[in-house]
Amino acid sequence: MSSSSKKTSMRVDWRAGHGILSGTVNATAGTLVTTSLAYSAGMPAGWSLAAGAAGAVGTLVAGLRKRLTRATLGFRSACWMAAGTWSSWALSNGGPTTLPAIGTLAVAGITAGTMAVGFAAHEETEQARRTLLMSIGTRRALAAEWIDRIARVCRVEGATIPGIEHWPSGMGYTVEVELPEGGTTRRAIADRADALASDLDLPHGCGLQVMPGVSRRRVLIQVTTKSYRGMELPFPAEELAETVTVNNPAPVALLSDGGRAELDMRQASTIVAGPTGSGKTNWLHTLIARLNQTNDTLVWVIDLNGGSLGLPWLHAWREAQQQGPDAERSRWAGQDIPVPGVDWVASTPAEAARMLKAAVRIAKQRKVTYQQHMRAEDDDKLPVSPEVPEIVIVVDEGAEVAATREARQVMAGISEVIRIARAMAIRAVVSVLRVTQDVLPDPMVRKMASNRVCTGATEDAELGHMFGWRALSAEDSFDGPGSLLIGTEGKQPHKGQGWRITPSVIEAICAQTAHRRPRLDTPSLDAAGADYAERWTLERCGHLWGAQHATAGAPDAEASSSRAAGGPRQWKATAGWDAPRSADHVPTPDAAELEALFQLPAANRDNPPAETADNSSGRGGTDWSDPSTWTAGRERREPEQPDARQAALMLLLAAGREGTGASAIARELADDFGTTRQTVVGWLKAWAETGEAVRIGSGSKARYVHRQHAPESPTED
Ligand SMILES: Nc1ncnc2c1ncn2[C@@H]1O[C@H](COP(=O)(O)OP(=O)(O)OP(=O)(O)O)[C@@H](O)[C@H]1O
Repeated sequence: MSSSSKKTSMRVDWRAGHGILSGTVNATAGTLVTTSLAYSAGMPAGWSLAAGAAGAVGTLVAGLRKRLTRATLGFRSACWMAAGTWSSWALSNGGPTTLPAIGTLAVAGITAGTMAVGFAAHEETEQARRTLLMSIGTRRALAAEWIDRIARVCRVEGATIPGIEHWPSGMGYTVEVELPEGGTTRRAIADRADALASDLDLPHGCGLQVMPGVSRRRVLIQVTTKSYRGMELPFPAEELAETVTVNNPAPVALLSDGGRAELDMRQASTIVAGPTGSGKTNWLHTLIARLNQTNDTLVWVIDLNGGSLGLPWLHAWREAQQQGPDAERSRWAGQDIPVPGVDWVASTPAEAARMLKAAVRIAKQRKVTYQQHMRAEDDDKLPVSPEVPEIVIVVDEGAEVAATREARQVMAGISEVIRIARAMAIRAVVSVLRVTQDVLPDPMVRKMASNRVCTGATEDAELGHMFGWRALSAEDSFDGPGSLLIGTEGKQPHKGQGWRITPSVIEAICAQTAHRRPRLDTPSLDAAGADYAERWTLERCGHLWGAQHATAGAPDAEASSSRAAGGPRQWKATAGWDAPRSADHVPTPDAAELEALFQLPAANRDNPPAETADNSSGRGGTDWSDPSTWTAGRERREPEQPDARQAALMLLLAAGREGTGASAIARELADDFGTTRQTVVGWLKAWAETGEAVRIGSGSKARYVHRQHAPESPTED
């Protein structure tokens, strides 16, 4: 134990109160010791009587200040007087240590201790009664004030206040109003909400909301008297230790009354709106964190602003895969983080188009495959589980791309996904700068995206557009970044505050929840095909880390020159959006190339090594198109195996027109050469690139045929 901790443990708190027993023993012992000292010093007996009287007066004064009851005051003063009297008697009758003196003191002490129990109980009851009366009195006064205010401001006479409840958070209170008979409606109060707030003279950032009560004539007025302005509520990452399901609503903000706002991510899509800097992106991160807490949700991100929403969710996973001295510096080096926190990131229009088309294919496939399952479950929506996970596509519009053609294309694509995939466990979360008629105009989509979050608005009309009939003004709703309105379409929204999440917390969450991320179910995998399976290849995602393969579409001269000059990416100028190159023509990068990028020192990342013939030999032995094979413990590289490679080629030839796959070849070679599947995948890809072999089919159905047996024009769907 350190010396400082020793000091701490020996510290005595002299202000500590006494219980009844210790108090009685202390008082009795104190009287005995003081009297003994006075006796040995030859003090006169009158001194003790005076000391007792002084003690009684002191107790009386202190007790009165504490507003103790008369009974307690009387008892405590009597104890002091009794002690003084005994002491004085003992001093004049042979001292305090004679048998009669000690006997009398013991009897007096026991009597006082016994009586103290009764007095303490009486005091407690009396104090509770006083508090209750006081709060009833305060509430009664507050209720009277409100009846008067409603009559003056809303011109509603005869309203009554059945209840007032102060919020445990201390941020305000709720008044329950019963409207008088005669046809007065809630609107009579709700329409005057601004006027009521002004009458109350609430501080800026505070306001009041009028909510429906238990019946037509009951109204709840929620008054916020303190605001969260300037407060930063750290995201409660420790809660993510518990695994949850997307079938239950996710907590997404803290309400002023101390409760939590929840959104049902299973049943509805979500729109989040707010101007730049209002905290949208932060809120989206907290939502992704909550989705990572589940074991039955995959998050796909579309962010045309350089993928900045998705990137923080990839760092921990990527750094856990890296090797070499540069990687060693990462706190995630060598950790077992098998998958990233988001399952697919699209940061270019072409990639977004691929993702959205894959989502539509998955929805159609699921509709066919799981029909029986839905019948068996008697459910008109696909039941979600870790085996058949929900896909949540999060789209961050971002100020930079809001008005571009690409952004509109993405919005149109997302509308289609929302419409087609609604019952097939694919949901969207769309972030927009402001809600106007032209955002998601499709009424069906508006209905499906019924979860609404607003982090800021410049006009009251925007709130009306978001939440329908409104009772809150934009001015009263937001007080700084993180404050938000949350609710569902057409319902009164709640005022709340989002948690603040930081990049380091996001990375820690990725590491904590990576092992509970589900895999896409096989029918969905098949439907998504190579577009999904090859989403982490260099060509497709390398640019997220600064590689020059910036788009999967062909960038035009303007975009290229701007990148070459170090300027921002001009996605607006990206060619090929209308006709994104099909996956068939996207050459799959070899493992060594991607590995080289991941191992590149930060300074060199913008200039990855040029592809060489040697690079394309696939000697890295890792199938980078299949992230499930990216594990932290795969540092050991297999040496070149010319014999094994030759044997694999023979097996490919022997497979004839039927062809074969990496797993089958690896099984054959395992005993003689110890060759792994990943190594064979590398060889097959290299042969496919040189034309030695032809790849047929995609996803789990992909197989390779030697060129001698290849059909005239292979179909690579
Ligand atoms: N819940 C919060 N609590 C406290 N501060 C917050 C919160 N959310 C956001 N902020 C602050 O506001 C800043 C802007 O937040 P954020 O980037 O999420 O806004 P945005 O609306 O997404 O802006 P943009 O459209 O530019 O991306 C953050 O850097 C942070 O300082």
